[in-house]
Amino acid sequence: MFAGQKLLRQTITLFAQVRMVSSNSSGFRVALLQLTVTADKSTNVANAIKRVQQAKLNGCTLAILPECFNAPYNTALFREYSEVIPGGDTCEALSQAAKSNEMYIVGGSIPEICDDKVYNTCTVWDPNGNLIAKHRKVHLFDINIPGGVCFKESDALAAGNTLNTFQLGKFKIGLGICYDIRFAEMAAIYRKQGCDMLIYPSAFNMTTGPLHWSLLIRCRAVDNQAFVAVASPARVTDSNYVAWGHSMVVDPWGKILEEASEKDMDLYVDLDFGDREKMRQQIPTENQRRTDLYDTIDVKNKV
Ligand SMILES: NC(=O)CC(=O)C(=O)O
Repeated sequence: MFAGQKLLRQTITLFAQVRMVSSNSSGFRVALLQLTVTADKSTNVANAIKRVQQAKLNGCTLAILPECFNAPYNTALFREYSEVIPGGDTCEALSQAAKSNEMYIVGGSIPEICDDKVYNTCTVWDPNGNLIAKHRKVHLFDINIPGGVCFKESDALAAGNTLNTFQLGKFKIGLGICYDIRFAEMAAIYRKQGCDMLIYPSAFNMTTGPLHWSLLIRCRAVDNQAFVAVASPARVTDSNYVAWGHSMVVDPWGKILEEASEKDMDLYVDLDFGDREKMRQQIPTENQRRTDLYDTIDVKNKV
């Protein structure tokens, strides 16, 4: 075979693979990987890659990892565990895993170092192993409950300054990280930008988890008539920051499609976006805003 023919065949094969996972149908299967995060970065990354492979074997197109999946969620340790994006070891492993499994990966979040500042950053990889989106946590998580959870991300991290989306086939997906979910305006902007789904790698705790976790996830789904997927680390009771677990996928009606327990486990969930369109027609809130009575978000200035 001539070199030119070989190249053409490789290009066609590659195109077919990407089309297959991008899918033209009304949905895809998503995996939420609720991993146990340890103090050992290479163990965490190796575990994540193994779980991505399992998700592939279970027919998933997209795998979502939790917030801070490669390092303990600890303000004192972010800088020590940080790496450059792209190019660091974690990104290399995620890129390879996306390529070898021909999957999209929302790489939870990792501590990122850039110009001596540290960010809490989510990366998104396409089935060719390309970095197609990057979201730096926009709202930093500060909580001070006397005698309870005290955590101040704003002392250790710099905040991101952009909202970020990516395209999975014909579906548009908006990105946030954990605390970002509390800010309804951000999700509303994504809705106005045409997002069908919102994804938040997260790590709520034993105070906010029981009261706010499913409430916020379901609210963002109903407010925006969009699917919402939120992946948490598994609960480790003797760690510095005890994660709530309960990774979850909610549909545009606010119905919980699947919810994990607090344990180390994965969810595989089929999403049918045809239902989202039906719901948007049945309850047309988007066209019924009373802009004569209240201000709405000026999306043009925020994109
Ligand atoms: N981890 C977070 O950013 C947020 C959180 O735990 C909460 O809002 O509760």
